[in-house]
Amino acid sequence: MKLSIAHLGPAGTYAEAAATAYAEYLVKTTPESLKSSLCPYPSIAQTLWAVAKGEVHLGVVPVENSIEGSVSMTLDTLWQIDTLNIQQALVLPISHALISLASRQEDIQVVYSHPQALAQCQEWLNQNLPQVRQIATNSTTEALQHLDTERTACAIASERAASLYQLPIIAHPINDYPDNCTRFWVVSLQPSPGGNYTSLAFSVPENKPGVLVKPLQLFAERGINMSRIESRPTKRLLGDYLFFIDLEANACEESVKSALTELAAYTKQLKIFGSYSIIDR
Ligand SMILES: O=C(O)C(=O)Cc1ccccc1
Repeated sequence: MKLSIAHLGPAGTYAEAAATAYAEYLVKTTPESLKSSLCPYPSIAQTLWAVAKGEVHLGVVPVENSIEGSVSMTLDTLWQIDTLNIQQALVLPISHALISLASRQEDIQVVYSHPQALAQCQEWLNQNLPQVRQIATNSTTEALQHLDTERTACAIASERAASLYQLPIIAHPINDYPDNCTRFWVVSLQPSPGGNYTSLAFSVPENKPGVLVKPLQLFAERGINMSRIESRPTKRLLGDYLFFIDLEANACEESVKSALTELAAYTKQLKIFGSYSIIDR
């Protein structure tokens, strides 16, 4: 049997690199050396919906960057879909290159990339291409196939992407912080396998002082460490938020189970995305 893995495309994205790393991990760690095929999708939302609709077995999506923080599209879509479970987390180093067919850097008028990549190179762009218009794309590789007809444009993507599209690298690395890395989640409709991290999200019953105190206290009083908390607007009312939390704990542990049971009483909607482990590369 071959597994299909959805990721943000077209070919050469960081999400594809993460999906490839996960595919290699499956070959190494499954008794039957499970093989996979990669399936690119035009956006992060479409990647996640493809998994939810059963078009593919698994999906790999970026969730958090060490410089720019959470990838809102991933969090918002996961909340919306409701049926996906996290199987694994992967952390990948991210090193950006400036790619262009322009003969001289002075000729460049626009730079295309995923908003996270543009943000991760903000200082470099301010210093080196201050007059250049920045245009956000769905992925770092979306604009690469058009660069041969747009000689005054450049794109920010990986060195691997440049070689895949046979395009020249003008500068590398251009990310403002050298230790730039991104965490990806592997999701599917299967139950989570368990592991030392648990991710969940909830909405609160009313917007009043202290609504977050009780939920957070449940974890604190059991000695459960929270490794991330992120708020996202519910999109219904201004000032109304969802809270996304990562715990350094396994939902199979009794203390975590009881915290999650009690948490349901203090939240309006509670979604547990699962317990999983991290592959660090
Ligand atoms: O566009 C890509 O290549 C992605 O996979 C999204 C992304 C963008 C920037 C850093 C990490 C992931």
